[in-house]
Amino acid sequence: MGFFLPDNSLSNLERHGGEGRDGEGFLTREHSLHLQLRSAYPYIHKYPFPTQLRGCIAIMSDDSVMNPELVINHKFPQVTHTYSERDVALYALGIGACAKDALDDKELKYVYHEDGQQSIKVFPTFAALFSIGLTSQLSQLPGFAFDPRLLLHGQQYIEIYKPLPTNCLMQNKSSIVGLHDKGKAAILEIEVVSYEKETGEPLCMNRTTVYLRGAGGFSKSSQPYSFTKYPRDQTSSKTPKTQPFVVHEECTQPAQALLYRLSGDYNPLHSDPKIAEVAGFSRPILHGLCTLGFAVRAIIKTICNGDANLVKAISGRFLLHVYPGETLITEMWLQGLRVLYQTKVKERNRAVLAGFVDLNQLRSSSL
Ligand SMILES: CCCCCCC[C@@H](O)CC(=O)SCCNC(=O)CCNC(=O)[C@H](O)C(C)(C)COP(=O)(O)OP(=O)(O)OC[C@H]1O[C@@H](n2cnc3c(N)ncnc32)[C@H](O)[C@@H]1OP(=O)(O)O
Repeated sequence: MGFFLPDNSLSNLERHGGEGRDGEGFLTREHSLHLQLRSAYPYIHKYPFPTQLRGCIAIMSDDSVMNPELVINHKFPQVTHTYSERDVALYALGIGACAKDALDDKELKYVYHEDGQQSIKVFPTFAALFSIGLTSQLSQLPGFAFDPRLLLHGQQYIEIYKPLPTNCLMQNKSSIVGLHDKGKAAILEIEVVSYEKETGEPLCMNRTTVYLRGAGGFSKSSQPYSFTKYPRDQTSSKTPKTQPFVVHEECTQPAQALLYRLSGDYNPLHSDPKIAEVAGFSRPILHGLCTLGFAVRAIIKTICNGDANLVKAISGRFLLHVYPGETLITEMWLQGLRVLYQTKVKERNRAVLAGFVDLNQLRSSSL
């Protein structure tokens, strides 16, 4: 299992000659992980070894190597989750709602209820937060070895079964639905189905894919381990080569990640310059789900005429990191009731996110 060592641990290891039970040194293993990462990810030019690892090193010892069967058979306990109107409004601000125009008539309803409206509306991407609580459980998953600093969000798939209420007490059922050995990385897929606690009615489902750099190589390279409950291409889409139907451009704020984290994802990768550097970035990066929120908000604003209830399912693959303060350009294509989209960072002209949003119906007023 990957874990954080206390400050004095490195000297303890040195006292033991850095030896693991199989005769291979702990430090040698860490060193080889370091070399592996450097060759797979050249941008991790500053991955520190070994002195800067004091206080936050992930060690793979014999009793903590990846055991895929243990991982996929793990049963998460059911948990309750509650949120209020305040969480909903804070989330909307975190994904940039009303940032350009505080009185935006398509967005104000997601942060404030105007006269005659009983409660504020909820963006469908808010549902993704219901899976974030599992992050802390990942490091306790039996048989699961990874360095939390090298974790990246790979993909997110969300299905909405009914409009999300403004306040809710819900029950979350979580399970592991995929584990893949990609050599230089491991990919883990987790599904969370959320039910309204009082009625038992299903509200939404999240499938979260995490990409764990340096955690692969746990199976024979001739036959890499791969387990999935669903066909892999179910959530994938190809970005068309044709001219987009709509293009939406919007700046993120330099403090975007600091604001977004208050919605519940406190991963220091998004706020701590030292952790960001260890992870291979020049500074803290934006949460993938914040970028997804910006992209889906652009679709709701332009194609759904501001009506979030039209959204049925959302899929996104994170292709590259985004730095807070960068400008996001979201290109959209309509294919029946499916909106294909791609988000690029203007300053670097690189695609950072791609996927689709499925709608219940189209609003002629916005087309
Ligand atoms: C439980 C709740 C947990 C929630 C945790 C969320 C915590 C958050 O705080 C964390 C974050 O928000 S991190 C920020 C958002 N994410 C990112 O910035 C990642 C951007 N993507 C990348 O850098 C690369 O695509 C990268 C590095 C991901 C992959 O690049 P490469 O290593 O170059 O991959 P490549 O060689 O092209 O492909 C190897 C195999 O992996 C598959 N793959 C690639 N990108 C993937 C992705 N994004 N998601 C899923 N799978 C992916 C490829 O298909 C390939 O597999 P195969 O060989 O079978 O085709």
